[in-house]
Amino acid sequence: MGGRSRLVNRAILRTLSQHSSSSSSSPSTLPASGSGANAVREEVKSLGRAGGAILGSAVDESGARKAQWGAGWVFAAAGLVGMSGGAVGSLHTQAEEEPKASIVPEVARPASKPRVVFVLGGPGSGKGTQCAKIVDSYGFVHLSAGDLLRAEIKSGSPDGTMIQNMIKEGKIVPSSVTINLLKKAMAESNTDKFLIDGFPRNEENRADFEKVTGILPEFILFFDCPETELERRLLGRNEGRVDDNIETIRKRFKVFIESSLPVIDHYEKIGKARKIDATKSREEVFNAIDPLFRPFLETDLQRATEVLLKGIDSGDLSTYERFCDPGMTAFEPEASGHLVKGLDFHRFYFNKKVAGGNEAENFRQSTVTSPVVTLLDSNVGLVTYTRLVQDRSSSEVKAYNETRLWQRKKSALVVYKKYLLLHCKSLALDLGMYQSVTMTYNGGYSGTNDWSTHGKGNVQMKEEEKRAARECTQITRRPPKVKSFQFFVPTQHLMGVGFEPSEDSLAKPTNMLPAFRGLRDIQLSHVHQRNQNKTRFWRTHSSPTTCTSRHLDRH
Ligand SMILES: Nc1ncnc2c1ncn2[C@@H]1O[C@H](COP(=O)(O)OP(=O)(O)OP(=O)(O)O)[C@@H](O)[C@H]1O
Ligand SMILES: O=c1ccn([C@@H]2O[C@H](COP(=O)(O)O)[C@@H](O)[C@H]2O)c(=O)[nH]1
Repeated sequence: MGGRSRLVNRAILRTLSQHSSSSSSSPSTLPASGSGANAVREEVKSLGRAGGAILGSAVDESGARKAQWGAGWVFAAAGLVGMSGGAVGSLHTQAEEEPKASIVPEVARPASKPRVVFVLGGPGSGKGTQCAKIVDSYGFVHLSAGDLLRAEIKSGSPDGTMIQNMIKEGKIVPSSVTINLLKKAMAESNTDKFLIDGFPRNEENRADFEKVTGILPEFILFFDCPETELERRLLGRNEGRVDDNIETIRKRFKVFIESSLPVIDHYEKIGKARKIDATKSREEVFNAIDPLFRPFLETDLQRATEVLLKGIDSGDLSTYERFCDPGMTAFEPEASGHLVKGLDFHRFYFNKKVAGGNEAENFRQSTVTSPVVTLLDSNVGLVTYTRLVQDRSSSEVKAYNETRLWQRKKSALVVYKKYLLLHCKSLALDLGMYQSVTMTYNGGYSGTNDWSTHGKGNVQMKEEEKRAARECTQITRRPPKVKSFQFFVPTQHLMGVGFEPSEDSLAKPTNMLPAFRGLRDIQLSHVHQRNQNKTRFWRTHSSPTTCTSRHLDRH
């Protein structure tokens, strides 16, 4: 890897370790117990590590929050509907450079087991180069075993001379030394997502790491590249490394073939190796890697949503404010379908403690069911789910369909939220219902499946439609040039983003699709809905300023 980015990486690690202890301000409001709010803050902290990509600041001893890293995914809270004023800009904009320290949650140790990806390949195959890109896009912490060893030499450690000699000879340093360095770096870091680059280099490394840490990698990346190309790259690297000379390079190749390839074979056998053609350009290599990391992001977004809900349940306004953009827009059931902008409306509920109520009376608990995460592009993710809310003060369980749109920014979290109260007490979601949605970026929509022509009147769902409904969201079509794609969304999820199939919404132009209205470049062109008993078709058109729906047919 380029020495410069490695230095940056080490600087980040140092910063993280300096700020790993945190303190929190007291919750501003208490609809629930104070202990609940404390529990949320603990989870926010743990998310900071568990989803370190998402939460990007630390709180120092004095309680002053510090903006901290330049790397990784951090999501911005921004009201997309209110975005026309330019608060957020296009979905495709890059993340902001500077975090807004005031709204970023603190970070601390994670509750969850680290998720590790080993990055392997011959010397010079581009491991470090790609790790820097993955860090940028997915918020992993990059730990290069070679860098850690070189830093150990510089630190004047008693092992320094031994390590120096091994590196000069292209030999593999004893496992105990490297594993200790890795463990220390992981413990000092503020995330649970690690790219471990250039390790394990032999079977002993692999077995000992598993034994000592109990960690198995999620998968390994194997950068496949012929020696001629590796040699060309290493001789042109110019980073002043003692081992970038032809003699040591050849020794390293030999060690790689004899000792490291068997490790890759091992992971291949257990289905964990992801082979990448490393001869391609840097961009092409990254494009091949990119999809492998998206699931991490989906997990992080789901976790972030869950922590946010805990914050809401326990009345932890400070957590809520850190996650939400001050200009956030929402459709709240309490606002009778009207759009509310900003946080004031929401703050009110944090103060709504039951008068004289005890802890039990103020306790609420949310359970997220059927979560679906859809990454609209590398900066925007949609989390849809049904939220079951239990309240000790009544026997009712309420069900809400919620959608939260998260945008990647370097300040904080949630962009947009919308939910619709479905039922009280008994929950009767019809999972057989589904909708086909075409989203079009930058206008330019052209043709898609039109359920009103081939599905009309037919109450039997095709097998593939049922599967699409079950799997919730499937992107089925994404032409390479027209930025338009179609996906199926079960009604329950689409309702969450503003589609309300009520009589009212049929009768007049409605605010049906406000979620998309604010997305400057997205128009929702068609919405069709059908279930097994009734078939309903609506054609819906939204533009940045208008939104109408027309009932086409109904059985
Ligand atoms: N896809 C690529 N095409 C051409 N050159 C590349 C590519 N990827 C990386 N390089 C260049 O090749 C050299 C080696 O890359 P890099 O340092 O990332 O490899 P590495 O696998 O981390 O090496 P090592 O194992 O020795 O640390 C660097 O000068 C880098 O800029
Ligand atoms: O796990 C490891 C990683 C590295 N080494 C030694 O360091 C050099 C350089 O490693 P790079 O990954 O190319 O930076 C390598 O040739 C080994 O001598 C190691 O022993 N164990």
